[in-house]
Amino acid sequence: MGIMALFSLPGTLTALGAILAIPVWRVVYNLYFHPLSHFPGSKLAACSRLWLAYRELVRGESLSDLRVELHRQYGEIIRLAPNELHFSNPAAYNDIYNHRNKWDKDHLLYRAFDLDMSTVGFIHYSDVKHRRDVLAPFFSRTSILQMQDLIMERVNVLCEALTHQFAAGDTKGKSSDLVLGFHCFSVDVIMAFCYAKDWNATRVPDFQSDIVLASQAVLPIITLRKYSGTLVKIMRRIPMWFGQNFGSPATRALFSLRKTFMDQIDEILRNPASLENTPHKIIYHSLLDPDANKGRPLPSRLSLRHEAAALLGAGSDSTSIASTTISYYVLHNPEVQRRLVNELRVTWPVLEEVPRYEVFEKLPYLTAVIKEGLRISPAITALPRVVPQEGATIDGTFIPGGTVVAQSFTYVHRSPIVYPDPDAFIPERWLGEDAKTHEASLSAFSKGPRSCIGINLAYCELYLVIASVFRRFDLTLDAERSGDMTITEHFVPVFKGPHLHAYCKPVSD
Ligand code: HEM
Repeated sequence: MGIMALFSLPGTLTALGAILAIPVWRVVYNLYFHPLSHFPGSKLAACSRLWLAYRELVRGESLSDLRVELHRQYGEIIRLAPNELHFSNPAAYNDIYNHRNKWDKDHLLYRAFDLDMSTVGFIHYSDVKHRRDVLAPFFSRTSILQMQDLIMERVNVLCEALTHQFAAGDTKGKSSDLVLGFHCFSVDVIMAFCYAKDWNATRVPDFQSDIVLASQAVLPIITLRKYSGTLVKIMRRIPMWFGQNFGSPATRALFSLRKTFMDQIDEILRNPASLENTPHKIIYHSLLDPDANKGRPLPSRLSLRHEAAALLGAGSDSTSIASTTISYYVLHNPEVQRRLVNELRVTWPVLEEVPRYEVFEKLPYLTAVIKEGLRISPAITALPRVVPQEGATIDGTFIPGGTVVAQSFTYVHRSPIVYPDPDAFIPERWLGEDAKTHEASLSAFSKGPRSCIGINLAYCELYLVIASVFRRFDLTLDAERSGDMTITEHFVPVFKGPHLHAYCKPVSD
């Protein structure tokens, strides 16, 4: 007897109708009855998030390019998904990201990291406020100034590696992959600064560090997980032994990193006195300090693991992208490079006598180069926030409560109204009369209560590494091995073409 004989035709049709009715009603509701139904945008985008998933995952489009295309087609406020709006007028930025708005992060994006109990992953301001307060002294300017030698040691290792790589070539020298070099450097800094671990990614030949390659390889999976909470849950259940033994090289690297974090956390939880043996304060001194936690329960083992992974992720990709971008534009603008090197040589005349960070940060041209680099850097994705129940006015338009809203800082940084000639790399704009206004609009670290907690560390790294690389080496672009700065977006920007390569010839004086 065939299986169909078990079912009557009317019964089957009724069942099918019932199954289809819910999604069909959902689409009709989204198109005609949803509070956002009058906002412009693609009708398919309004129907379901599946359309966005199709564009990103199947067609492989970068969300940042797609947003630009949709704004061109539909105007300054677009409906990007049934419940999500995106804004292109730079005036909208301060309406969304400011200190008054304690708005939730959108869980559909942030769940993709599976780090729900970390500073990056907490959805509600009330949860993150406490964690940020606990970590604030650790990332304060005072703490960074005290720890700058530790960062400088990692700069020195990077410079040694660049020297060796150059020496490995023929008369012209061998060029170095600066994308990987800066990424290895920033991983080494976070591992040392936050966990007192000598990770030595920078010492791996040609910067082929497994953890750096893995963290770049894993980014498309974040994009995939944005669209499937189930996938996040399934991946969470992969046992450590399985990932470490049977995964791809990238998976294995990420699982061993997780094990490194877990082993350290377990050791500290088992024996809190072991914290007295670290060479300097690490994040667990703050996270497990009852006074800093002001009587609230201390973070759980899982929360500590989430925080460890979140800080490494947040603190390494971003800084290396900024360092790469700055170097790219300096190498493509010989006059900028000349002015920068001249300023560095005057302040740092004897190579062995390296100035302190406090000296570098006062250098006007170096500062202008770094600020201009942060301005022109490709952005982390448009950071989605949820409008509170009472609704809000953004860019002069009332937005109903519960709507997910976002704007990429690129729309501020590349606006000709805010920064004239925005696509050109012009450090001089930070030295003129408009410097203060430019400063107020600089949003690379985001604004408001969820802005970057690592800003002091980031600036210290950028000043030390850019000053050192451009002072200690005569840098020239390896045009044959380098691409341009086009990116695809996987939460953070990922450079699409060949990596930036430069010949780093050591200078003798
Ligand atoms: C040039 C370097 C950096 C840039 C451009 C940058 C940028 C940003 C941006 C735009 C955000 C907001 C993200 C969001 O809303 O989801 C953010 C958040 C964050 N950043 Fe950074 N960052 C940099 C370096 C660092 C460093 C070195 C650390 C230290 C570990 C760090 C730790 C964090 C953390 C923990 C958050 C989450 C804050 C929260 O959600 O409350 N960042 N960063």
